[in-house]
Amino acid sequence: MAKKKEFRQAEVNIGMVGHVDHGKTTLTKALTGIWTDTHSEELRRGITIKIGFADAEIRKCPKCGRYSTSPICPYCGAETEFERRVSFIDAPGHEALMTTMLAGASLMDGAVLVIAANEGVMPQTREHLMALQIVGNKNIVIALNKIELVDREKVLQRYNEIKEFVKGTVAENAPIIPISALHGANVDVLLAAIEEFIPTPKRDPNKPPKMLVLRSFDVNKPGTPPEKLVGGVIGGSIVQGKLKVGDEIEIRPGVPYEEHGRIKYEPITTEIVSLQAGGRFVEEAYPGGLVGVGTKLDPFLTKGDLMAGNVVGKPGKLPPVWEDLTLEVHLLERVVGTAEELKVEPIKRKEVLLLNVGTARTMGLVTGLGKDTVELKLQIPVCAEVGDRVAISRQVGSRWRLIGYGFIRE
Ligand SMILES: Nc1nc2c(ncn2[C@@H]2O[C@H](COP(=O)(O)OP(=O)(O)OP(=O)(O)O)[C@@H](O)[C@H]2O)c(=O)[nH]1
Repeated sequence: MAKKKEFRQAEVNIGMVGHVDHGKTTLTKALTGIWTDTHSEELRRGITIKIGFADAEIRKCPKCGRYSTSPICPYCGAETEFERRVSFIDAPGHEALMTTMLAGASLMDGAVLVIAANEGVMPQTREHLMALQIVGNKNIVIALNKIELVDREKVLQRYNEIKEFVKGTVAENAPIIPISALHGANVDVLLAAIEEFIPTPKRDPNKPPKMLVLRSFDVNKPGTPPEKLVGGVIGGSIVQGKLKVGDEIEIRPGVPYEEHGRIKYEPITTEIVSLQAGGRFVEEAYPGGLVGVGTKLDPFLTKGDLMAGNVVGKPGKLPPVWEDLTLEVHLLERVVGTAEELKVEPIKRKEVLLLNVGTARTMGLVTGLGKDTVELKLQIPVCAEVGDRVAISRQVGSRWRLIGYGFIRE
């Protein structure tokens, strides 16, 4: 009789980041068998527009020692052994989708920086590496993709260019693995590097639960699966603690309402009716991968990603909600992501900046400036801890560009 497979939730989130078209989605498919860009618009345009999750088991062959995500070793045919279950987060590479990438980056425990060998280091390669640095991500593996398009000398040249590019950054010691995602070449070596350089973070199981919301939807909309997730559904990644069916949860900053012509936000509490992790219904969910939470909320509140950027946790145990922020600011020397790297001018009073805090994004009007600090009035309040990192972007030409980061001050 066939053994019933035990379900395991992914335990670590590994980002796929890098310049547009360098092969993030193709590599995710090569590793997991899953195409993450199944949204109709993306298929039409051929670019990733939303964050996609694809889970897989990393397995090792006891006979030949090579890694794969298959129960049977593709190299020698032996039965492979389970190492761990991981969730790949495919981030968009297009420069216009940088804030989406930043929301995804806040959920990544580590990342594969994909660089196509025919193009080399491009503006969004820089921007994504900077984004990883800004959100505090230090576990990086570099995949030098599309190597079959270039000759051996070019691969060596790219290797040296990348070594130069990562000098002094968080990726300084990242391994550089030449691969072809399209032909599945060397993906076993890439998996071995992921196992070595992107560990599962140590988590304190006694911490209260905290989930960052990336999307939300209305299950009553035709075609929105699955039927068992009832009511308003919110999706995101748990960053600490665990959630259980039946738990009472609080969602902050909550839902907008109007008072004396001003938009205010009200935290809401509800109950978890169903939970999905890794595409399965579960009773409990933990950090790692995309978690879907079916709640008793009116689906009107959750439709069309209305809840994205919120934080979910135990009532009374969530971080504070900020309408005004004081940030200890660190500006970059140069604007990254543009073709020519412009100098970052100091922040000015009354300018409007785009802020990413976890999966939340908001605009902040600069109301005060200190020596290394800036005070901002937020358009949408954010739920965050003192000390949390905030990515700061400024409008340069027609695009928002990363100009630095800050830490939330008391
Ligand atoms: N020759 C070759 N082409 C590849 C390889 N990997 C990906 N491609 C092609 O490169 C193009 C872009 O690949 P994607 O995987 O969509 O790139 P992406 O980085 O996910 O793009 P965005 O998510 O939109 O930023 C597609 O036409 C792929 O078939 C490779 O190893 N070799």
